[in-house]
Order: sequence, then structure tokens, then C-alpha cells
Amino acid sequence: MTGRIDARDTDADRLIRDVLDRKGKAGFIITAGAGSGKTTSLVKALAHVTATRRTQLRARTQRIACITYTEVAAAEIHGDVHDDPLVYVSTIHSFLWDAVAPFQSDIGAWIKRQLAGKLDELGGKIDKAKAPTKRDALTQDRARYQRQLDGLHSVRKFTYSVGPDYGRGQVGHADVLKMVPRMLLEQPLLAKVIATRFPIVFVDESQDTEEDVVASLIHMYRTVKSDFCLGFFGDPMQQIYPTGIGQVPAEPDWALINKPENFRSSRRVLEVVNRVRAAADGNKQTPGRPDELTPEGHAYFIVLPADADRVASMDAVRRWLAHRTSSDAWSADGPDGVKILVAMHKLAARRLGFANLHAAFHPKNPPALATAFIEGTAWPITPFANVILPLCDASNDNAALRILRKHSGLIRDDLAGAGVVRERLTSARQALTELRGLVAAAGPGSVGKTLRFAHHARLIDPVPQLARYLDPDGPHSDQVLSEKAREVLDAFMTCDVHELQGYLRYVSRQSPYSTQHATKGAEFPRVIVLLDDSEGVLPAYSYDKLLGLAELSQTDRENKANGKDTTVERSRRLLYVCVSRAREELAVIVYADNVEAAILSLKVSGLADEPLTLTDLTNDLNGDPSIT
Ligand SMILES: Nc1ncnc2c1ncn2[C@@H]1O[C@H](COP(=O)(O)OP(=O)(O)OP(=O)(O)O)[C@@H](O)[C@H]1O
Repeated sequence: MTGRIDARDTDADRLIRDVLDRKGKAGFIITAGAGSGKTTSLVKALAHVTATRRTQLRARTQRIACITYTEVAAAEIHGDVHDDPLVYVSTIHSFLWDAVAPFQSDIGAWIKRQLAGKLDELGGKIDKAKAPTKRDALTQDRARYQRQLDGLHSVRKFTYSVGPDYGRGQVGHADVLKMVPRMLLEQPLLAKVIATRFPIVFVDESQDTEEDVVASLIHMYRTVKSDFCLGFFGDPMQQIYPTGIGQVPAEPDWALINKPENFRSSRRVLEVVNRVRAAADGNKQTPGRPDELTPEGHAYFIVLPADADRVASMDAVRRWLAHRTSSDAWSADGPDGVKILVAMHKLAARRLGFANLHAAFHPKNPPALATAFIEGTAWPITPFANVILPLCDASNDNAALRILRKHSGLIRDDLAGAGVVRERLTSARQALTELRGLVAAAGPGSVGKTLRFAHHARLIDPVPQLARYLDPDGPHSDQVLSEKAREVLDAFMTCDVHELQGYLRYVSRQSPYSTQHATKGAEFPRVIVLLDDSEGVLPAYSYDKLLGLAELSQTDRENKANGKDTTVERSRRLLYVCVSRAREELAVIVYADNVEAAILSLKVSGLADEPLTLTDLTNDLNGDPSIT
């Protein structure tokens, strides 16, 4: 239990309750800064509705929908409301799919349109292709799409999974985000059905919800006639995904609610949080807790030379922070230790030993898989995360069996006959021994060897694209694999399985490192934020540009002039999210080619009055009291 329900009421909580108690249609938007307790207010709002309307909602078999950004956030809210069955907490993808799943023929029609579009597009490309090999490849792809279209006739039920497999009636993650908003706009009945099932819909982290999705929810609000409440909780300053809407537009009758307090951070940390925001919308937070309960804390900006040994200089900074704050936790890697926020994986990858794996997923033109790699959801890796490595770690047959039942086609609950089951168990046991041997042998190329073996032995049930790659003539031969995905897969196959262990520790948040994007919504007692463009910053971000240490590009200038989002503002928002994760203590490390220039820039921009250098830290550690 996180105790969010028991948090002290704020003015915003009272205003939300007023809206929720209204009859008829109502809407509200909570716009408030980091750590202001938006999620806490959401949980308290859920508690209010379940307390005041339980009988009515149950009688009508209605539920309250609460849309969160990640599965982790959904699990947290579930815990906060004690798994109340009246509350339906889910990610946007699952919510949208759940809403449209009964509209099977509309889903079929949508898929048909997608495939027809692909066929048209390929037809055009084939006509234009000059090289015979290119034309051949495109013609084969067109034949694959045609087979998928033909396969649609025999689909009895459309389903939803991570990746699409249209020919078998499966829509993917990204499809749902496109398909449902369109259906909602075109089908008034769908809006009515959803609003009847979910008369209250809350959206957390609304700033990063796709524009089309927000527009379709607002459209739903406009069209339904019944009691319906739509509430958004967000902060435009924390929009860190390009598809996010930022500020949700309000309907004329909606309540606009602010939360000026910050309940998360110490005084020193909050000062940095406010300084980062100052050059954006300037919204300044005040401590939400009483004086005696708001710790003073620590916050430092430290500038290190970009050519320094990153590992050694980071260790020196952690030693200094431990000394400065009299807390050994800065040296610890556990949950109460330090969280080190890196923009990209490179530094973490090197430290945690998965540099080749990182490189495999970051070819010159990063395909969509690079983002999934960052988020820990890349489909080439999931068979290792869900099946292969857990199978190798399983302490006994029963544990292994549970994993296979859940993830593999080899052992399923619906297998008929004891003889078949026995036979499958025997082959599973043999396969397991061989799999463990391959993983233990490791070495370059062991990823490919292990994956091919696991697929051949039916220990894994990979997504259709991966199945097609591993077995081009198999049942998934109608899948179209992009060149970019193939390039990633080729490189992935040459990696060492040992690299996956460090990587998985990283993405499952068991290492002290985390990507800056992945920390959305979280909080930690001690945080180090690394600003390091030379480590290979994410496309469209540049801390050097934010700090004025690198020139703006022509596109940056044009975007700024046209009022579009810019690299500088995107980077500022990411920095804002990062610094605001810290509860007590914070260190922002800037790696700079020119240390003097970086110090000056931090001072001029108002981010820090007294940035520190490595020499300052060393002197302090050696007993020089000049640092105050
Ligand atoms: N009313 C309150 N009284 C005391 N503590 C609170 C209150 N509201 C929130 N908190 C605490 O403040 C911290 C931040 O709360 P929460 O995660 O709800 O904020 P948020 O606005 O959703 O954060 P962010 O947008 O930065 O992810 C949590 O530790 C929470 O327990």
C-alpha cells in the first residue's frame, strides 16, 4: 500500500470531487507540475467515486476507467485502490482494444482497408522500381500482403497483440492507436457503448497521450447524452514523447484545476526544478508539506570534461556526494541507493556489459525497434526475457513447466490425452537441457544459436516477424520484414547471450541506471542526471543546445520561428522530468568539451549559481573547505 488514498486533501481534490458529484456530463483538466500529486489526486478521485456511487455502478454493471501510461503505473494504481473491481486500470492500448473488441466486423473492415492501402502503395513502388532485384523484392512483399488479405476471409475472431498479423486476424499495438480513434469519430454508437460501460474515464499523464486519442475522447464527450465524466491529469512540461498532445484542449464547460504545490522534493531539489521550468512557462511550485516536514536536501550541478574517463569520474562524483551528504547510499546500487539517469543506453550499456547488443539495435538509421529497445519491449528480445532466460534459471521442473505453459506452444492446457502430454514433457525436458547448454556456452553468436534452437524446439512462440526471420518458409512466410528490421536482427544474432543479462537488469530497473524517458512518473531518494551529448543523445534532443554550448541548426531556427516544438524545448522538458524525480538529493552532471564555457552557461541561464568541477570535488575530498 502506498498510502496515496490517505494523503491530505488539497484544494484540487475538493474541486475534483465537486465535478464528480455533478449530475449529467462533466469534465476537468488537472494541469500541474512534477510531484504536485496529480496521480495522488487521481487515486483519491477514484476512491471518492467508489465510495459514493458503488451501488449504482454495480447495479448498472459499469466501471470507472483509469488510463495510465505504462503497465507499471497501472499496477501501482491497482494497488492504491486495493484492486477494487469497480476500477478498470489499463494502458491506453488495452483500454481502446477492450472498448472496440465487440465491434468485430468494423475491425475486419479496418484491417481490409489497411491491406488494400499497402497493396496500392506497393503497386506504385513496383511501377517506379528500376532495379530488377528491388522490383522482385517489392513484388514478393505485395504477394505476402495479398496472402494476408486472402487469409482474412477465414478469420473467426480478431485479436490484439504487440505486433500485427493481419492474415490471422491480429492487430498490433500501433494499429489500435490509429484504428480506435477513427472508429470513434465515425461511429456514434461506439461512443455511446463505451460511455455506458465506463461513465467515468480518467487519463493520467495526459500530456503524452496521442493527439488523435485525446481528440476522440473529447469527441465522445461531445456526442454522448448520458451521465459521463472525462478527467485529464497531466503536465505539458513533462511531455517527452513526440506523439503526445502536451496541453489537452478544454471544452467550454470543463473545470480547469491547478495544483501549485510540490509534495515530492526537498527545498534544494525544488529550487532546481523551478529553475529548469523558469525559461519555459515559468510555473513555480511551492513546498506542499509543512516547513518542518520539508527537508533541506542537497542539489548540485557538476561540470566534468567530456574527455574524462566516464566510469572513473562518475565514481569520483559518487564518492564526493557520499562525503558531502554524509550518506553511504550514494555508493549503493540497491533500491535506496542512487538512480543514475542517462539519455541513452551507451554509458549504461558499457557499464553493464551490453555494448554490442546496444549497437545491434542502433544501426545508422534507427528503425522503430531502437525505441522498443530503450523501453525494454523490443520483440526480438522478449523471447529471452520471458522464456529462455527464465527457463535457464528455473529451479525445478514445475517452475519450467509454468513458464512453458504460459509462453510456448509445446505444452498447452488443451493438449488431449495423457500420452501426448507425456511425450511433450519428455521432449521439453530434452530441449531444456540443450537450451541451458547453449546459454551456458555463450560467446559471440550465441543469441542466434539459442533463438533458432528455442524456436525449432517450440520452446518459444515469437511474434510473426521474428518467426518469419527464423523460419522463412514456415507458417509465417506471409510476413513482410522491413530491411531495417532485418539489419537489426542480423546484428542481434551475432551477439552474446551474456549481454542480455545486463540489459534485462537495466530495463527491469534492477540496476542503478535508467533512461531518462523510463523514469516518467517515478521518484527516488537520490538522483544523478547525466547530460552528455557525446554519449549519443537521442535524436531530436541536445543538452548542449539547451545550454547554449552547440549551435542551433537551420531546422531548429525554423521550428522556433514557426512556433513549432524545438530541440531546446524538448531537451528542457526531459531535463525537467529528470531533476523532478529526486526526493531528497540531486546531482546534475554536465560532460562538456569546454568546462569553462559550460560553467558560464549554467550561470547565465540561471540553472545553477555555483557549478562545481572535478577539481572542486577532489579538493573537498582532500580536506579543502572552500566548497560551501
Ligand atoms: N496531498 C498530499 N499530501 C502529502 N503528500 C503527497 C500529497 N500528494 C502527493 N504526495 C506525495 O508527493 C509525491 C508525488 O506525488 P504524485 O506521484 O502523485 O505526483 P505527480 O504530480 O503525479 O508526479 P509527476 O507528475 O512528477 O510524476 C508522492 O510521494 C506522494 O506520496
